[in-house]
This record gives sequence, structure tokens and C-alpha cells, in this order.
Amino acid sequence: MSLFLGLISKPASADAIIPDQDIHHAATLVVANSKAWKPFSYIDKSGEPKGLLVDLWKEFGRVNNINVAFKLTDWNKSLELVRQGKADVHAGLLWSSERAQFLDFGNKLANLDGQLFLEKKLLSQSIDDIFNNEPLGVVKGSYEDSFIRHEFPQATLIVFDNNQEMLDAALSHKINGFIADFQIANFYLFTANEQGAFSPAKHLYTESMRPAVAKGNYALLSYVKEGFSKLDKDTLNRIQRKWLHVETVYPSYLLPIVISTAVIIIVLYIVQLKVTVAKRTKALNLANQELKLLAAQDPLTGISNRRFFTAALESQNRSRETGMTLMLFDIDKFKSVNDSYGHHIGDQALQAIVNVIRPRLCEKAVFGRIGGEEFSIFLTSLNKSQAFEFANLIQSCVEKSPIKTDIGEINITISLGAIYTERQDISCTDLMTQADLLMYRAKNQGRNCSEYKEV
Ligand SMILES: Nc1nc2c(ncn2[C@@H]2O[C@H](COP(=O)(O)OP(=O)(O)OP(=O)(O)O)[C@@H](O)[C@H]2O)c(=O)[nH]1
Repeated sequence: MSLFLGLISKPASADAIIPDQDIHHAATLVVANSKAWKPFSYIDKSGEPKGLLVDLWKEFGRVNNINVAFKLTDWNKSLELVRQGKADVHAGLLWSSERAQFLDFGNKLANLDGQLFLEKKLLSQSIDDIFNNEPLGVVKGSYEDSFIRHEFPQATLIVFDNNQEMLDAALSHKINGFIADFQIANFYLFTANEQGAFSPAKHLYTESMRPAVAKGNYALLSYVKEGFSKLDKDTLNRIQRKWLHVETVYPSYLLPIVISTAVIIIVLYIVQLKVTVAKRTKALNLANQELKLLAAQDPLTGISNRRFFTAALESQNRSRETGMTLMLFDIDKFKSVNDSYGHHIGDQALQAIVNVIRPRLCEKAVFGRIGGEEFSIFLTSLNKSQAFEFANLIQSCVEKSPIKTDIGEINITISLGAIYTERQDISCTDLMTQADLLMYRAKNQGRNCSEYKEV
């Protein structure tokens, strides 16, 4: 006997009233639900009630020491059973104002997501077009049924008695779209190995699934509420995991799109990185060249500074196989230029002297400012007579050239010492010292002349 209504009886049709075989207690609670609502409630091939709600209610029976019998039928009929008092409880369903007229609802058991599922070929159409033009499947008397009729009154609906029939119609291409609970449609598609056939195209709602009793049966309602509160959380989680751990159905084109997008992003990132690295390397090279130049250059005249000149002289003196010509010259009475016209004009005179000499030098000659008004030139392309001739040329071109400054042209002369050598064993210091001595000899000769010798 049913504890509440005395409802257990033989089924009149293929629908099943199935006592829970594992539970042997005195009282019996008759629980109704859909026979094709996988994974929540369904009848398997051997006629057994199965599903998340079936497991939950079995656990309810075990904890509350009561027999539970399942009456699983078409959806609409399952509501009628509770409404007409032919079942004690509806195992789980969503609240709606329509249902609330004849049912009282208990606490939440799980969430359900209403979803529009479409065949791939319809995915490119707008949702409005779909609701306006495409006949859509829905289970009769289901929450989705009333939701769509209320929210999308223009939709053309094809009504099925249960989810199994609707999914069968969808998979045999009789309908191109349907509205169903996400978890339920997923379960059917997945277990039918048709994951890619239909894709979720629009989420419609998320609502709580609750048990329900006939309107006004408050004693039973509080018994159900209290009964569920005794179930421990671990068991509830275990049951949820067991039935809802079904692979989500993603459209088959999603993975290639995700992979292609990731590849494009990575390629763009690498290209951008390479462009940035190339730009920075170029800027760095330019900065390095500038630094090198600054480190080697005399800032006033732009010719080599003492450090670079000495290093270059040493390097060429070591490696040369020809004669070396080294000239050293100093501006005559330069102090009086500064004293008469100012340091600024003195600077301009230094620059002008360099501009007079530089065009007369071959490309391989190295020209350096090695002191305040002291300069030096070395080159390895001349023989002895050419070297002395060239020394005279440098010395005389300064005297003869106009040295232009802001106050006009001024006369400048230099005293020059030149050394020529073909010896390989002579050091740079020796060469510089000898050239220096010759330059001082030129000064002593009365300036504006050159002294040279071979060593
Ligand atoms: N304007 C200017 N003057 C400099 C610079 N470096 C050195 N001098 C000047 O060069 C002059 C060198 O003077 P001294 O060593 O007495 O020789 P001098 O007057 O050239 O006479 P002699 O060398 O004996 O012919 C000094 O007045 C320095 O101030 C510079 O960069 N700019």
C-alpha cells in the first residue's frame, strides 16, 4: 500500500509502475515522472527505471526507510498522475504558474538549462528567422512547451510525447530544430553517438528542478522537504556526477576554428615580435655605431681623437709591409689668436685648418687631433720622396689657404715634423718622439716650416 494514497497498481499500458526492488520497507511512496527524460528519468531496455531522479528518490527511500515505486510515463501524463492523485509525488520538474495551479513544489534538486538546438545548416540564420520560419520540436506539456508559446508566440511547434520521440525525429531529419533541456538533449545526442548532429544555438533559461505534490497536500510536501534534507551532500554529489558527467556537445566546426584562431594569434604574435626585435636591433646598431664614432672622434673637428689615432697607428705599424710616414704639426703662436680674437674664433680656426688639410689626404690616411692645437697624420702609401714632398705640401697649404672665421680670414701657419721609415722594428712611441723632436726643430727654425728625416 502506498503510504500516502494507496496508489500502487498494475500498469494499464506499456508505461511502467516499477517498485524499487532493492528497498523492502513497510510503506510505499509512488513517484511519477517521464519515461524518456534522460538522464533524469527513463526506462531502460530491460524495463528498469533509471536516471538521476530515480537514484535520488531511491536514496530518499533508503534514508527515510520507505519503499519508493516509480511510475514513469509520457511527460504530460506524469503531471496528470500527480494532479489526479494517482501518484504521490512528481520526481522533479520546473515551476511554472500553470503547474502551480495544481502542484505544490519542494526544494531545488538540480538546475535545467532550456536551449534551442539546431542542425548545422541552420546555424548561420538569425534566431528571429528560426523562430519565425522553422518548425521546432517540443515535448507536449513540458516547461519548454509553455515557455516557447509564451515568449515566442509566432513559433511553429511540432509536439512530441517525450524526448526520445523528439530526438528520434531530429536524428532522422524530420525536424531541423527543437527546444529541450540542455543536459537532456546532450545526453540523448551523446548516447546516440550523434554529438555533432545538432548544436545548441540559443540559451533560453536556467531554472531549478523541484519535486512536486498535488496542490494542498502540505503534509506530504513537508515530508518530502524534510526527507531530502536528510540526504548527505556527498551522496547527492556522487549521483549528480554519475548522470551529468556527459561530454558537452560542441559543434564539430568549433575545434578547427579554435585551433585556427590560436595558430593565427601565435603567428601574428611571432611576426610582431620579429618586427619589434628587428626594429630594436636596428636602433641598437645605430646607437652603437654612434657611440663608437663618439668614442673615436674629436668633437670639435670631427677627425680622430688621440685615443683612436694612437690605436690605429699601433695597429698599422704592426701589420704594414711598406714604408710609414708620420707627420706631427702644431699651430704657430696660437695663443695670440685666442688672445686677440677670443677662444671662440680660435675654435673656428682649428676647424678651418682641418677643412683645409682633409681634402688633400688619401682615403687610407689617418688624421688625428692629438692635443689642443697639435695634429698628426700617418699613411703607408708613400715612398720616402713622396713622404717629404707631402709634408711640405701640408705645411704650405695651411699658410696659403684662407682660414675663415666669423671675423673674416686670418693668417695661420704651422710647424711640422715628418718621419719616414721602412723599418719594421720601430715602435710608435719612437716614431712619435722623433716626429715631435723634428716639429720642435721646425719651431726653432722660426716656425712656418717643416723638418723631416728617415729613420
Ligand atoms: N681656441 C682654442 N684654443 C686652444 C684649444 N686647445 C689649446 N688651445 C690654446 O692653444 C694655445 C697654445 O699655446 P702655446 O702652447 O703657448 O703655444 P703657441 O701660442 O701656439 O705658440 P707656439 O706653439 O710656440 O708657436 C693656448 O692658448 C691654448 O689655450 C682649443 O681647443 N681651442
